[in-house]
Order: sequence, then C-alpha cells, then structure tokens
Amino acid sequence: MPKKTDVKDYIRTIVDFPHEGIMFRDVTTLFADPRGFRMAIDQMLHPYAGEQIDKVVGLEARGFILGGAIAHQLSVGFVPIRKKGKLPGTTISQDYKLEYGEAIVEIHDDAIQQGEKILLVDDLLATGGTASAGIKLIQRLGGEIVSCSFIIDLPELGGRKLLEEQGMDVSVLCEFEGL
Ligand SMILES: O=P(O)(O)OC[C@H]1O[C@H](OP(=O)(O)OP(=O)(O)O)[C@H](O)[C@@H]1O
Ligand SMILES: Nc1ncnc2[nH]cnc12
Repeated sequence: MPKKTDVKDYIRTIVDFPHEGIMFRDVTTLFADPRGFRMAIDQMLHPYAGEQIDKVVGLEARGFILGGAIAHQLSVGFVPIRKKGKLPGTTISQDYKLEYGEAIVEIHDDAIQQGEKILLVDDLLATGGTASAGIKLIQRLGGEIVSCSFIIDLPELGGRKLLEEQGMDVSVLCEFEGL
C-alpha cells in the first residue's frame, strides 16, 4: 500500500452510498488513524493561530468529532447544531436542502452571545445547504463567523461558491472530483 502523506490519502470512497450515483467520501478511516486524525486537526487549526475565536460550532454528526477536537485545542467552548428534535432546550430552527433530501437543523437559542466570534466546522462541503443553514442559525443569534472550515470540498456541487457569495471565509483541506 502506498505511504499516506496527505489527509486525502486517509479518506475512503464508498460507491453508491447512501443512494446509487453517490460517491460517499468516508472520513471514518481518517478519524480512525492517529496520524491522519492529528494531521487533519492540525491543518484545520493552522489558519486560525493568533485569531480570536470564542466558540467552535460543529454540524451533526461528523462536525462534532472535528469541532470537539478543535475547540479543545483552542481552549474554547463547543456548540452543536443538530438535526431537528435532538436538542433538549429551547431552539431556533432552519430548513435546508441536501444533496440527497431535505432536513431541518437546530441550535439552542442561548448557545451563542451577540458578537461572539465563531468558527464553523464540518467534515464535508457538498451543495453547501447544511453549512448555509448553520450560518443562518449562528447569525440569527448574533454570532460573527470568522471562517467555515471543512476537510473535504466537492467543487462540482458548488457549496464553496455559495458560501463565499454569502461573504464567508472558507477553508478546505482537500477536494474530490465526481459526486
Ligand atoms: O453541503 P451539503 O450538500 O449540505 O452536504 C454536506 C453535509 O452532508 C453530510 O452530512 P449528512 O447530512 O449526511 O449528515 P450526518 O453527518 O449526520 O450523516 C456532511 O457531513 C455535511 O454535513
Ligand atoms: N458525497 C458525499 N460523501 C460524504 N458525505 C456527503 N454529504 C453529502 N454528500 C456527501
């Protein structure tokens, strides 16, 4: 097996999951490898050295794994954005379209204070629907998004362009061609 030198080398592709025609970019193989996982967290943190970040917000579910590790490294708090009906307190909601389906995400309405500087984290940017919904929730609570950070971008699906058109700074570690 060739030596893994890049974060991308640790990501597995599963064909036709969860539907025919989808090339599922599986980060569990990256997370399971101590070198790969550390490399990903270090590289995601790198652009924010010296920047003020008050909280890391992670998108369910894989954004929790990354966001928890990044928040710990930055010594700041972590806030989850979850699929509808999972958070116990009072929430605000946002609906969005997925590459394959529709969904609603929620955040606790007291999770972010006005003016807090937020780093939004997820594993993968596809259409940008999930991240855009997350951005709206954070902004509705008065958070200021410093950047949106992902391991993977699927450029053909246009998510990065969508987020940049909303004025977001976007950081990705690698790209995959093909859906
Ligand atoms: O840019 P988009 O087109 O919105 O797609 C990206 C989202 O899709 C995946 O999550 P998924 O919705 O599969 O949820 P999961 O992490 O809970 O499995 C991925 O982890 C992102 O959150
Ligand atoms: N192609 C893909 N691989 C993994 N997660 C995804 N979420 C949306 N599209 C995806």
